[in-house]
Amino acid sequence: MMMMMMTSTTCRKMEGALAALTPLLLGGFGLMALCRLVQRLRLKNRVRDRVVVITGASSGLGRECARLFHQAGARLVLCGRERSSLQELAQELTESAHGELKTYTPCIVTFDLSDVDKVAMAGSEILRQCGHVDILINNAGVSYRGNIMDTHVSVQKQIMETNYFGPVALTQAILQSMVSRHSGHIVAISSIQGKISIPYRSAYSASKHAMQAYFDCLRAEVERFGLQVTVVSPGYIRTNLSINAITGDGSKYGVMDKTTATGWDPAEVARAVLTAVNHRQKEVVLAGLLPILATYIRLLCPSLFFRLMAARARKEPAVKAE
Ligand SMILES: NC(=O)C1=CN([C@@H]2O[C@H](COP(=O)(O)OP(=O)(O)OC[C@H]3O[C@@H](n4cnc5c(N)ncnc54)[C@H](OP(=O)(O)O)[C@@H]3O)[C@@H](O)[C@H]2O)C=CC1
Ligand SMILES: CCCCCCCCCCCCCCCC(=O)OCC(=O)COP(=O)(O)O
Repeated sequence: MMMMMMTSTTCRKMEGALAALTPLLLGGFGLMALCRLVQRLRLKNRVRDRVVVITGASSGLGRECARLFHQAGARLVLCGRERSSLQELAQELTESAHGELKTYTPCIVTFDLSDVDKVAMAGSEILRQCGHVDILINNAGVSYRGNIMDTHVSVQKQIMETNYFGPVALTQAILQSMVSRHSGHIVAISSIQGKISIPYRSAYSASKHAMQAYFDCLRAEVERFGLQVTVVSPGYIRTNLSINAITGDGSKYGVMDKTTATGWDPAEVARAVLTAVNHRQKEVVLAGLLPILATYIRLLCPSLFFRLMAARARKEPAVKAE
C-alpha cells in the first residue's frame, strides 16, 4: 500500500514536472527547427548548373563528391585514368532518381596525373568541351608505405608527380580562363598529413605539405581576381587509399589498413566538401581530436611532437605484414 502511495505520488510529481517542462521542451524544439529552416534558406547552392571538374572520380571520396555534386545540379566532368569505371559512374548518375533540380549527363576526360604534358592537354580538352570551369576539385591521389632508407627516389618522384605536380599542372591549365572570367573555385583535397608528417609516409606527407603550400599561395595571389581556393585536410577516410598505396620498391601495398577501414564515411567528407564550396570556406580540417591535437603540438611544442613521432617510428613497422 505504502509502495503504491509512493508510486502514485511520484507519478503525480513527475506529471507536474513534465507539464511544466512541456512548453520549454516544445519551445526548444521549435527554436531548433526554426534555426534549421533559417540555415537551409541561407545555404546557397553555388554548384547548380556549374561546370565542376573532379579528379579521381572513379572511386572513394571522388566518387562520393560526384554523386553529391550531380544531385546538387552540377555539370560534372569526371576524371580518372580508366574510362570504363567513369562510364559506369556516369551511367549510375544519369539513371539515378532526381529531385526537382535539373541534372546533367556527366562528361568524361581520362588522363594520368603523373604525366604533366597529358594533364595540360586534358585541361585544354575540358575547356574545349565545356567552355569554362567553375569549380575544380583536385581530389585524385595515391598514398605510400615505406621507410626512407629503402625507398627508391623514383618512388618519391612518382608520388610527388601524382599528388603535387599533376594538380599543379591541371590548375595551371584552367587558371587563366578563371582569371579572365573573374570567377572560379579551386579545391585541393590534401590530408591531415599536409600539416603533420608521420613516420613511413615521407613521399605522401611531403606531397600533401607541398599541396598545402601551393594552394595557400594561390589563394593569396588570385583573391584580387575574385577566385576562391579551399584546402581540405581530412583524417582517415574509408576508401581504397591504403590498398592502392605504393611501397618503397614501387609495388602495390594492397592492404586495407585498420585505420582506413575505420575512417570517416566518404559520403560525409563529400558533404563537407560541398558545404565548403557553398560557403566559400578557405580551409577545412576534418579529423578527430588526436590528429588535431598533434597539429597544435607540432606548432606549439615541436620537440614534444618529434619525440612522439620517433616513439611511433620505433613501435610500428614501416610496412605491415598482411
Ligand atoms: N582515404 C583516406 O584516408 C584519405 C584520403 N585523402 C585524400 O583523398 C583523395 C582521394 O583518395 P581516396 O578516395 O581516399 O582514395 P582512392 O584510392 O579510392 O581514390 C584515388 C583516386 O585517385 C585516382 N588516381 C590515382 N592515381 C592517379 C593518377 N596517376 N592519375 C589520375 N588519377 C589517379 C584514382 O583513379 P584511377 O585509379 O581510376 O585512375 C582514384 O579515383 C586523395 O588525394 C587522398 O590523398 C586524404 C585524407 C585521408
Ligand atoms: C601528450 C599528448 C599526447 C597527444 C598525442 C598526439 C599524437 C597523436 C598522433 C596522431 C597522428 C595522426 C595521424 C593521422 C593521419 C591521417 O589521418 O592521415 C590521413 C591520410 O591521409 C591517410 O593516409 P594513409 O595512407 O596514411 O592511410
